[in-house]
Parts: sequence; C-alpha cells; structure tokens
Amino acid sequence: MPVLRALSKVAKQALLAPACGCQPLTVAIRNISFSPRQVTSGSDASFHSVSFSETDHPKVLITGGLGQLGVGLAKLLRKRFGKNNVILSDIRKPPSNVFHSGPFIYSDILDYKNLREIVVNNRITWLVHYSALLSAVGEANVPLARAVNITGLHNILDIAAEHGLRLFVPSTIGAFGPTSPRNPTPDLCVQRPRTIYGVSKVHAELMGEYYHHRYGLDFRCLRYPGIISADSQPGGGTTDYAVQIFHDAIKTGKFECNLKPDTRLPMMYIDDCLRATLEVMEAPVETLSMRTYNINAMSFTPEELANEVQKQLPDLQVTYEIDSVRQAIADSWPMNFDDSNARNDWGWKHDYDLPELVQTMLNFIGSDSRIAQAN
Ligand SMILES: NC(=O)c1ccc[n+]([C@@H]2O[C@H](COP(=O)([O-])OP(=O)(O)OC[C@H]3O[C@@H](n4cnc5c(N)ncnc54)[C@H](O)[C@@H]3O)[C@@H](O)[C@H]2O)c1
Ligand SMILES: C[C@@H](O)[C@H](N)C(=O)O
Repeated sequence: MPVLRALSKVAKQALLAPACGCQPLTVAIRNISFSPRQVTSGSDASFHSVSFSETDHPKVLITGGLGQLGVGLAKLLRKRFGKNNVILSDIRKPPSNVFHSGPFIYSDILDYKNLREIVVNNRITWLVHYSALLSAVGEANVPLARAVNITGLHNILDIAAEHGLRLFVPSTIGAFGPTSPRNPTPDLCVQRPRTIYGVSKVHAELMGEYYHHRYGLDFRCLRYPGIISADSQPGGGTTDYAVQIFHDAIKTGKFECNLKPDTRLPMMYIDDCLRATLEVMEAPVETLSMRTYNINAMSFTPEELANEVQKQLPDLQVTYEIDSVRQAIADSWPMNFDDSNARNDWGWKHDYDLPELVQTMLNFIGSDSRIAQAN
C-alpha cells in the first residue's frame, strides 16, 4: 500500500476514536510495513500512562537485566514495589544469588512474540529497557550492535505502545559527538555521534519521542554519564576504566589506564543513577517538559580520579597504555553535562561527588576482598 494512502487510512481511523480519550482504541496497522505492529491511537500522552491504577504498584519488566545496572535497579524497585512485581530478564544465565532474589525470565529482545507473551502473561505496566551493546563492544561488532540496539528497540517500542506501558530507555553521553558543544553539553544541541552505539541511542531518543507525540506512548529517557559500581562489572564501554581502577588498586596496587590522563568525562555513582531512573519514572506527567533529559553528578579525568584514590592508597601506581578506539570515542564525548532541565523539572539532585564516590568504592571493594581472603 503506498505510504500516503496508508497514512491517511490510519489518520481517518484515529479521527473516529472517541474524543473523551477514556477508551483507548487499538488500531491494527500491522500491514503497513514501516509502521508499528499495533499501536494505541490518540495524541494525549496522559491517558496511555494510566493502564494501571495509580494506587497499584506497577508490574515492571527489566530487559538486559544481568548487565552492570539491571540487578541493582531490580533491587531498588523490589524494595519499593515488592519482590514479585519486578521481573529481571536477559539472554544470559543468571548467577544463583540473582536467580533466588526474585523473578527472572529468559527474554531475547529480538524475539517479538516472546516479548509480547511475557508482557501479556505477567500483566506488565512498566518496561525498563536496558539491553544494549555499549560503545567499545559495539564498534567491535557493528551488525550485532545494530540488531540489538536498533531492531531490538523497535520491538520494545511496539510492545510498549501496543500495551500502554510506561517505557524507560536509557540514553548516554555517547549520544553526542565531536560537533556537539562539549563543555557543557546541553539537552538540545547538535547530535552527530561517530559510534554505532551513539547513533542507535540518538535513534532511540527520536523514536521514543516520536511514539510519544504520535501514539501517546509514555516514553521516558535519561542520558546517563559513565556509571561507576562496585558489585557489578561494566559491559564493554569507554568509561570502564573508572570502575577497573578500584579493583586493581585494591588487588594489585597497580593500574594501567586505557585513556589519556587528561580525558575528562561526566560520571555518576550507580546509586544516583538508579535513583534518578526511579524518580523520572514516578515523576508526574505535568512535570516533564521534555521526554529525554541529561543527568549528571561529576566530571573528572583519569589523573584526577587516580589522585583521589591515592589519597586513600598512596602506593597505587598508575601507568597509561592508550586504547586508540576508546580514546577517539572519549575525545568526541561531552566533558561536562548540563542537567539543569532535570534539576528544574522533576527535582534531580545527585548525592555522590568524587570524594564520596572514591570512599564508597574503596570501602565496598576492600571489604569484599577482605571477606574473600578470610574464606
Ligand atoms: N553502564 C553505563 O555506564 C551506562 C551509561 C550510559 C547508558 N547506559 C545504558 O544503560 C543500559 C544498561 O547498561 P549496562 O551497563 O547494564 O549494560 P551491559 O552491557 O552491562 O548489559 C547489557 C545487557 O544486555 C543483554 N543483552 C544483549 N543482547 C540482548 C538481547 N538480544 N536480548 C536481551 N538482552 C540482551 C546482555 O546480555 C547484557 O546483560 C544500556 O542501554 C546502556 O546503553 C549505561
Ligand atoms: C557512557 C556509557 O554509555 C557507557 N559506559 C560506555 O562507555 O559505552
């Protein structure tokens, strides 16, 4: 069917929808090859966001949940909404502590039918979409990154629109590129990233916002800085050095950094990142003047991080062996992130600056390694 004819048919069906917005009409447009498989029509974002009663707890599905961030998010959400209301999913086998801490399910985001079955059978109302290939591993396998980060996202958007879900998709500092203002980088500016990861994240931001305006999808997106965590490993990004330094400092007293000492990047401790995610998901619709926000906590260079760690561990030796792929990526990313819109609109505020981050990481990893030595 020619594109214009298909569009006008959909528009006519939408016009026939009840004006009150109380009965969202499901328009089946599966046969339009460029369109979502099934979406709810209408342009009022608010009526789609209440597919669960506001007094009920949401039923949450987290995709890609076994990476650096998912397990921590599940823990936070389970504390708030109850263990059985938060389902972790991934294509990997969960470690036994994760498997026994709450519901876990296999889900490949490239399998649309499987995703839909999970959403329907578990009466999911919130979807947190964490599956992705990060910046460095994405450059090493562009076809897979394209499939997971772009095709997978299309499945997620269609499922979320079809079932009236509130959808969170994280974006990243990597959604900016060398032609973006880097110090600071505002929410709205030129975005011409040079990695498949960045390209896929700009695509996710734009598609999510398009679905919000076109179909009323309750899409919410935060651009995370590099996230630093003690009890989960990063999945192959450019900011991974800022996690590894703590492990190496405690285990060997030596750290080889793969970025130049003066490479400045925005960073955040995981607790702040996960709290921001919960806060934006709970933010009343009327506080959100945008659907994609920068969030930030601190910015530092490898040298500044090493100096801060050396205040606690003065014998730490740091050397530099530059990884040219990661360095080129980092040189194209923001140095400082302007998150004033998130602070003004829904009250974002970070808790951890560099000294607290370093103290917390060393305490956590130090106590873990003392326990391991004692066993
Ligand atoms: N960690 C950070 O510093 C950071 C910063 C900015 C944005 N983000 C974003 O946050 C999200 C989570 O990041 P993370 O650090 O936990 O990532 P990660 O790489 O550690 O984990 C990603 C997970 O996705 C899973 N996955 C891969 N292919 C899949 C498929 N076909 N179906 C289902 N799952 C699949 C992997 O098995 C993995 O467990 C990502 O979207 C990432 O882009 C992370
Ligand atoms: C910044 C972020 O998106 C991720 N940690 C990466 O480096 O790829």
